[in-house]
Amino acid sequence: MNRLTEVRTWPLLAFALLVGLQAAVLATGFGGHAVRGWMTWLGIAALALTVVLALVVVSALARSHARARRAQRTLEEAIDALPASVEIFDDQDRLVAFNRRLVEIYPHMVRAFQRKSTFEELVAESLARGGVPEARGRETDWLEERKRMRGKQPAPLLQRVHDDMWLRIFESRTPSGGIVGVRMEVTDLIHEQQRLAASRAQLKATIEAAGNGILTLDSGGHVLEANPSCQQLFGFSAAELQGVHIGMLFGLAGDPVDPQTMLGAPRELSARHRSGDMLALQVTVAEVRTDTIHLYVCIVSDFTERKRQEERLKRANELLARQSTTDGLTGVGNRRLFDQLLLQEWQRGTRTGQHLALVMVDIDHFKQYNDRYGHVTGDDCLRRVATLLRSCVGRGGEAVCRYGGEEFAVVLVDTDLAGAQVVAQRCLDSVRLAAIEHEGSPVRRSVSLSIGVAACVPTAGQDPQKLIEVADAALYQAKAAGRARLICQQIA
Ligand SMILES: Nc1nc2c(ncn2[C@@H]2O[C@H](COP(=O)(O)OP(=O)(O)OP(=O)(O)O)[C@@H](O)[C@H]2O)c(=O)[nH]1
Repeated sequence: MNRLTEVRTWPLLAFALLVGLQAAVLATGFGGHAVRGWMTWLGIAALALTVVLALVVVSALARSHARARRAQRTLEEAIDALPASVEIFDDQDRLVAFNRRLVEIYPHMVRAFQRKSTFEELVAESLARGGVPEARGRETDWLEERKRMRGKQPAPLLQRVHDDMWLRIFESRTPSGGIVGVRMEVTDLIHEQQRLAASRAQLKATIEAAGNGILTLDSGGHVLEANPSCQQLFGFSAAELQGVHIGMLFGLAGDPVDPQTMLGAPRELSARHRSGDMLALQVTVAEVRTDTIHLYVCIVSDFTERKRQEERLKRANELLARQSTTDGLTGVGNRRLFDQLLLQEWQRGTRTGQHLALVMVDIDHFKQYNDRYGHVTGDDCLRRVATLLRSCVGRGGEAVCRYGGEEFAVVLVDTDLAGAQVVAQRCLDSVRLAAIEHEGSPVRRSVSLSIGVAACVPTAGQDPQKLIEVADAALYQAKAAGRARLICQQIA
């Protein structure tokens, strides 16, 4: 800190000596010889006393001034040690004191500081050296504006100097009309703010460009912000979405939607577009919690189209699977389904110990039928018989399959021979009652069936083929016995 004043003690000492001397002269100038003698001694004593007193006073003053100088030096050192610069201008706006930090900030200005230049002179010199980047190219206007606002700024000034140093400048008026300025370097803070602003801008750009919808929710689940993808997804503008509770967007199932309970793994939720169209969405919620902030970020992926395609594909696959196991002419199961069904139920029977029965059905004299009515009517007859058989078999008739030509097979699960016989008889009766004309049949004038029935409890060592063989043999016997009948055969 540069010195403001210097205490001088020699005038006091001179004054004391003069007073003593005058007293002596006065004492010798008045009175008689004797008096003069006494007065001379008295004057000399007074002078001595004055000198002693003066010395005491001067010494006390010197000590006091020494203390004051020490205090001032301590103060100056403390101000010099401050991390901020301090500058003191008098009422003429001349720089009368400053600390070391000011010189460190403006090393090239040290001579101007020592000259006790005015604020205007100092700023003009700094501008001339290009020390204030924001003023470059408009130095005069900038200086005028700076002078106009000198000491009147409602808030501290933020100023960039030397291209990469940022200062926060505080200016206050003193009661005597001067100005005290304090400059704090805030370069690190500004750089941090700039980094923060850059990363915020980057995040904002990412969110805005994201293909997924991104919603920011407050701690209560109300929308704070929605990105453009969200607007496209729901058909509502960001302003319309603002403040809306998340439950209004996703709560279609009627369940209360709370972001806290949605944290973690993605969830599949339904929603409705503004147009009323249903949306299939995958929603992931993450929580942001600091000392002062509590919000949720909600990422929404639209898989409505994918789900539609999946459903179309599923239906197509189901159709394909049905077609691959369905007889194209009659609509009942085909031979492949029969083989699968028999094996599957056989294996299940080996585990459960339940009976499994097989009913083999053959239309009598179907060759004659074709010969008489033609193949198209023959096909029609096959369809009618298949429909009648299905109606006779419980459980939706899924177990009726076309075994080949005019032959059908019915797999009856958990059914013993007696139960299978009931079903077989129902088939015979059903076709008889349908009275499908068959003029060429030697049996009767309508279509009839021959049926062979076999049943057993499947065992692991046996082959389901055995059941087919026995049922087929029974069918053969029924044919041999005159047709239009059923024969049952239990397998041991
Ligand atoms: N219309 C039509 N006829 C078929 C079809 N599949 C097989 N057939 C006919 O069914 C007839 C079966 O004749 P056969 O095996 O001799 O038996 P059947 O005449 O019924 O005599 P039995 O079985 O001994 O009573 C053949 O004439 C085949 O052409 C079909 O899909 N449509």
